[in-house]
Amino acid sequence: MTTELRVLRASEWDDWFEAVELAFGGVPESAEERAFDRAVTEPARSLGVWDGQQCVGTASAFSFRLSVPGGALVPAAGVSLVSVAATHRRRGVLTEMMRRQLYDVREWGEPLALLTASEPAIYGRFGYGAATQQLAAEIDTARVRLEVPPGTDDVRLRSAAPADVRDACETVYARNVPARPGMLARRPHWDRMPLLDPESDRDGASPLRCVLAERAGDVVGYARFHFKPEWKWAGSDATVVLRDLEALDPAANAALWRFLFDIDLASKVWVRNRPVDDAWQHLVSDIRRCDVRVRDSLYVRLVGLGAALEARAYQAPVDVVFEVADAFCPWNEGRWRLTGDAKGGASCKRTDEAADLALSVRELGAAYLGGVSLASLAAAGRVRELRPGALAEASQAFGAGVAPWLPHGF
Ligand SMILES: CC(=O)SCCNC(=O)CCNC(=O)[C@H](O)C(C)(C)COP(=O)(O)OP(=O)(O)OC[C@H]1O[C@@H](n2cnc3c(N)ncnc32)[C@H](O)[C@@H]1OP(=O)(O)O
Repeated sequence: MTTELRVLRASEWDDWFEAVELAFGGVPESAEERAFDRAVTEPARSLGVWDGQQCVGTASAFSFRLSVPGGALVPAAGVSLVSVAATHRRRGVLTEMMRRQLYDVREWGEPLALLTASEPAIYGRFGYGAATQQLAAEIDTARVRLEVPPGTDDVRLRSAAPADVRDACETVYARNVPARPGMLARRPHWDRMPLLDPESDRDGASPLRCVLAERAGDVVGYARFHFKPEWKWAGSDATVVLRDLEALDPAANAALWRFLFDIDLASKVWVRNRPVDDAWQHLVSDIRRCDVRVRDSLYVRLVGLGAALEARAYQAPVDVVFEVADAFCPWNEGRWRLTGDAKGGASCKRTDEAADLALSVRELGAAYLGGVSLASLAAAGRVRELRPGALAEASQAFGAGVAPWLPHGF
């Protein structure tokens, strides 16, 4: 097999995107989604593998900025639209693209690469660690009550067409980004994504609806959701399907959840992607009847290890030397001394000093946003403590105080 890997030319986008669709099963995207994907593709940051005229491999890297512990927004390559044609699978095409892409990301000076995986087994070998989780729940609102905090009744709710209030919602979203690691600052075109609403994805539910939370005329939160009717002999058993919700304070948050719980004719709220520490869990009378589940979400890869570790803040003083294995990005291999604390920033430089902790770059990616503790990775045998006390020190420092969370796929 002779194939050529090259940077995507804008004129090749249709063939390239068709290869993506085929690898994902061949069901064409809606016109709305296709137009969005075309708008957000950055050809100069996308790769295609060609076998003659046929595109057999694809990979893209959106230019994102990721919120990290401490609130900094760090340049990151959002790896997506990765595919290899079924006719060319398991011959190393993905591996070739992943290697080239990580070299490119390094050239671009971006310390991080990020992705959400179609299957968790794929990306660990390339140094990506599962750094965030997403919470799903099916809440039995016929039986579960909400206990709301003072001030909730002062919040006014207003229904609006999602497109009409997009800018107000984006303002709320932008204010929340630095407060939660794992969120992405919006880039041009990406504010369209939360409003994508192809009928083919609704499974019988309503078009997207939006409710704003307001106080003294200011928008302090929003929820976007679908209503999925279901009529049974005994009456309605409809579901409210929450798409996204952001609030600037506890009362606004509670007012929005109370609204979702109280919609007439519905007896369930279905939640697919929320932070694992989401506050609604502390408002409900019966968490067991909320059927909470979690799964992996954002995978993080340190591409520029020193710059990545310097970009975040640390919850407690830390001074440790890591012995890092990174077969895929050899420039990260070796010993690094990390010093930092919550206030003064951090330094992460190469060193010859004795190592305190040994691990691979994948574990550093998993721990980077504070959602996975180094101690739990050590318990699994994936981090080795070489100096007594170093593990507890580093594990505490790497915490974030808030669960990292990616609000939407890419
Ligand atoms: C960020 C994103 O875009 S996620 C979307 C990923 N794309 C998809 O899921 C679409 C459907 N699948 C595909 O397109 C392809 O099968 C891919 C991209 C997952 C894999 O491409 P390939 O070219 O077959 O991978 P490649 O041959 O380089 O495999 C490298 C290694 O990963 C392993 N591997 C590849 N895919 C998988 C998988 N789905 N599950 C487990 N292991 C896998 C291979 O076995 C191989 O292991 P080895 O080195 O020990 O032999």
